[in-house]
Amino acid sequence: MKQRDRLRIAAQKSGRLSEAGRDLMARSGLRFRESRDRLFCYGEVEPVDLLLVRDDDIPGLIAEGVCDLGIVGRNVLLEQQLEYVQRGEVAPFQELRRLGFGRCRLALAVPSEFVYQDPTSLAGCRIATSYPALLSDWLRKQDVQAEVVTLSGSVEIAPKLGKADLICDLVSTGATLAANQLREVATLLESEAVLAAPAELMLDDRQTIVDRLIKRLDGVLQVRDSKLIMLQVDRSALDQVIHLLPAANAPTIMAIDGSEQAVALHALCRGHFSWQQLEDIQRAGARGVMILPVEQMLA
Ligand SMILES: Nc1ncnc2c1ncn2[C@@H]1O[C@H](COP(=O)(O)OP(=O)(O)OP(=O)(O)O)[C@@H](O)[C@H]1O
Ligand SMILES: O=P(O)(O)OC[C@H]1O[C@H](OP(=O)(O)OP(=O)(O)O)[C@H](O)[C@@H]1O
Ligand SMILES: [Mg+2]
Repeated sequence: MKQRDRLRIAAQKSGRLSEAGRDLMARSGLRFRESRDRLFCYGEVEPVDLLLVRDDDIPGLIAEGVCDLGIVGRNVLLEQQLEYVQRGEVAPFQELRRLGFGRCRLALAVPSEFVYQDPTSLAGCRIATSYPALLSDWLRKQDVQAEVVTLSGSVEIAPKLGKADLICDLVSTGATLAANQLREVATLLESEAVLAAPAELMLDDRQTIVDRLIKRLDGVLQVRDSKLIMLQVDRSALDQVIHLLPAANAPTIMAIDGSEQAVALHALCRGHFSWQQLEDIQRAGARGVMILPVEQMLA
């Protein structure tokens, strides 16, 4: 692989993963000199540049060594990984981190008149999809013989056009399926945006940059759903209040000047606090309860 001293990240130019991907990179301290219609954005703070491309091209760019990291849907990454596997090769890229946005699922959906009981109901059927490798792999594992009809888009319309008996496509809200009178019957894959990287370590300075970026990214991902709770409570009620904190890391308990029985508590909690939870915490004896967003964190 060519030696380079700057890292290149590939991200979707415009689409469902663009905005959240940009936000994640900004939170990880990356700034780019960019213009929306340009493909290459120069990194201003770190030696990290950005390539804006079609999402389908991202695994290939990593495979060719043109890019060192990519933000792409697991559905796209796995589909292209399976293409290698089905040729008897090992994919030169891998999923490094799940990123928690772009959540959707790859699912089978049938027209209302289709009688589906289990995967064997699909024997001999034609299934339209943009994910032929993922679908064939699933069918093989279910030991079902069916015909895979590959379409690059508008898959939901295929049954109406007589091109297929059912479909296998991405679903999020289910609105597109409902609009096409299709019923979801099986999930093949739960997907979200992921950070993709080469399967092998890089042999130059880029690996050091990747390692540093991953640490930052982990910090961002960790605090994204976290809140800091601060409160005061008498020692006698402390255990009960701690018990009510949602997924708290070991809380910090501090003495309060001039008070024998009251202590201050700080704790990092995962997830969202409902009003009900806060009222329960107050009822258990907590005073001056404050919930603060967490901006950054280094473990
Ligand atoms: N309805 C959805 N809800 C949430 N995430 C989705 C949905 N549909 C797709 N995704 C995720 O977002 C990714 C990008 O979807 P998008 O529709 O922007 O791709 P595209 O049309 O192939 O774009 P490109 O022009 O880059 O090829 C998908 O691969 C998938 O991981
Ligand atoms: O369950 P839903 O929330 O309705 O989402 C599912 C739809 O979203 C995606 O298409 P998209 O809207 O990106 O259009 P495209 O496939 O034409 O790009 C996907 O291919 C489905 O058609
Ligand atoms: Mg695409």
